[in-house]
Amino acid sequence: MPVGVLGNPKAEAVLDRLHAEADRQLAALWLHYLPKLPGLLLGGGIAWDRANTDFYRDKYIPIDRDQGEWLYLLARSTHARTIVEFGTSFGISTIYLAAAVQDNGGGRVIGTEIVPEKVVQARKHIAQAGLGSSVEIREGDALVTLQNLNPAIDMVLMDGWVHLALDVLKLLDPLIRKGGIVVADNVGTFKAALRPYVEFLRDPVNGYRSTTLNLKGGTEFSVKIRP
Ligand SMILES: C[S@@+](CC[C@H](N)C(=O)[O-])C[C@H]1O[C@@H](n2cnc3c(N)ncnc32)[C@H](O)[C@@H]1O
Repeated sequence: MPVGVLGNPKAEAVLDRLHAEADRQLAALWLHYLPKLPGLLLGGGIAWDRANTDFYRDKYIPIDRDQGEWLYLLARSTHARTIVEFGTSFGISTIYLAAAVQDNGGGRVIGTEIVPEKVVQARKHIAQAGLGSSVEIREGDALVTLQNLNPAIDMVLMDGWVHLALDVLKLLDPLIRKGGIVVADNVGTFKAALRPYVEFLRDPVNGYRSTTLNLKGGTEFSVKIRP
């Protein structure tokens, strides 16, 4: 009998439901992005527009299933026990990461989300997946909520508003262990807004090696190579 990548039917059932709910929002997202499509097709990506924040308040905008399964396997292969997530939304990515932490023998995913209603829903979904004891969701602005973390961070998922990615990385950088991993979603879609983030990771003085993977059109995968 085949099993899912997570080998966790309870978590996978919740993920199936949440991904389906997210998929139902795709038409609204496409309509929203339609005027920005020429920039995307010309390779420049979609410009980040802070005024859009209200539109996204009830939107899942999650990582894709293949990204989630890859993140789960990545966390398993590196025995990640401490994972930090910028941008929890309704908890989809958190569930993939927490399943890995639990299967690695225990630890913690520290997620952060600025929209209070999303925090309530994310906690509910994570509990339904049976992963509540491996997750702490911090409500508020990541630049504040992620200030008092302890080293060493094994893995980071950057999936909050893109114009903050570099600031969040600089906040977490001193706590990320040598060999630690940083993954950022959307570097293809929001190319210009994430350029400073990618440039920071590609500059050898900052101590990372980094490449863009063709997952969801551009997922930045970075490894810290110095303590
Ligand atoms: C793309 S969604 C995250 C999707 C989630 N990682 C998943 O795969 O299900 C980005 C989320 O980041 C949150 N966010 C944006 N700015 C934030 C900030 N400064 N601090 C914390 N969360 C923030 C948004 O409210 C939104 O829910």
